[in-house]
Amino acid sequence: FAVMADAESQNGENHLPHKIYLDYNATTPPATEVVKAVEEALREAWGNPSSSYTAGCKAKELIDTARAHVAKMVGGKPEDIIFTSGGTEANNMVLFSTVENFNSTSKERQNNRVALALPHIITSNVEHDSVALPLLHLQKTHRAEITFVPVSTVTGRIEVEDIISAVRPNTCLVSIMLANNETGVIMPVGELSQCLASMSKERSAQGLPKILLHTDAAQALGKVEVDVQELGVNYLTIVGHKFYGPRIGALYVRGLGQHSSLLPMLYGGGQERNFRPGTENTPMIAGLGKAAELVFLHCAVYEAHMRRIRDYLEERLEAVFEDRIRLNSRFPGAERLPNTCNVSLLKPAMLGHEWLSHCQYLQASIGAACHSDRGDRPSPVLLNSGVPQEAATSAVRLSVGRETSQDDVDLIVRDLEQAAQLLGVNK
Ligand SMILES: Cc1ncc(COP(=O)(O)O)c(C=O)c1O
Ligand SMILES: O=C(O)CC[SeH]
Repeated sequence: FAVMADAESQNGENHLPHKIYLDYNATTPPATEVVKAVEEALREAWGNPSSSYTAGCKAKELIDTARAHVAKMVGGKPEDIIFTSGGTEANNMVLFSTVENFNSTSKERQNNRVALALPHIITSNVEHDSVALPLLHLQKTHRAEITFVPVSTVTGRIEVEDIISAVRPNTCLVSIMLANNETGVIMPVGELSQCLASMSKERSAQGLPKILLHTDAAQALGKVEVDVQELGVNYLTIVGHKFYGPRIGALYVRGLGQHSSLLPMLYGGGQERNFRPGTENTPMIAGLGKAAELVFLHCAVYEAHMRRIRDYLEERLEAVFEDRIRLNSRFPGAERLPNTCNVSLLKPAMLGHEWLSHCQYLQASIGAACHSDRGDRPSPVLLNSGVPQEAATSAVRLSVGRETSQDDVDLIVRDLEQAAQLLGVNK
């Protein structure tokens, strides 16, 4: 336990154990450069970006620069980027806009004698709540038909053929996350967009609606390369606080307003070309732009480092716990994020939060932060992904970051071992 003693001494006088944060899928700290960009914008670009004098022009200039960086990060055009308050707003915007647009174009379809009552949206059964819950609401209020397609319980991945089998005449949107926040599994969004594109000509000839594609890229950005041209999506959700940026988001819309429709959820002063009005949050937008610039410049380095550290973590867990653990993120045939490790201690079996609560240094989670009030109930995302009930009940999610080190891993593996021993004795 020399590693742990050293950790305590590192804190000098107070001898309180320093903490090791391994919950980067929940949120990330703002990068130093991001903090600097936000501070500068607060000080020097406080003007209203719509004002024509210097203070306003400075703010507008920062916003335009940030928009260009965000666009570059995802391989899109600046004019296809809309800033939002975060990922939840961006996801809701796509879903509610789709339903409203379907209804506003229903007259055209009736002229073509194709009367389709309600819009149909297809998604998976492992989406983040900011996609799943709006869709459940639209279903419950009879404003849309929703199909929640189960992911494969072997690969943890959505299978393209299962999405295509769910298509109906009134299908107008498919929303599939790019990577899952709990398992780290990467979804075949690019393959899916190719299949949907191959259906569009025939559907158009029948007077049926185009099927647009949305992906929630919150967990993928900053960890793996994200390119909207390769993905072929119409909409892509961007969440700043997942890639060392501020708590603000953005929505990529291919051919905004022309190729891909977008109707506003808010009405007001005309900002963001009326798609998302409200005086712009210049400092946060400047911070988001800086975070996006860092991802564009360094994502490959971030990915390689996180993969090396996560693989070392899993190697150490297996070496120390041997057959007492189950690594839940290893799905055969599925690609996964480089930073995510989901692990269960099965011998002795114990609840994930119990294991964590007996750790001195480790700060992690048993699943999505927004589900932290679920108590002892296993994650539905893990269960839906095919993780056995006992493993899902005792699961801990460890997600490494850009600066997580091998020393951090050595310390937290020791920490997890001593927690398991403590619990094993107390059992
Ligand atoms: C996959 C995913 N989508 C959407 C969100 C929501 O983003 P925000 O917290 O900015 O609303 C999060 C994280 O919170 C997330 O992990
Ligand atoms: O913790 C996560 O998975 C994202 C926030 Se709900």
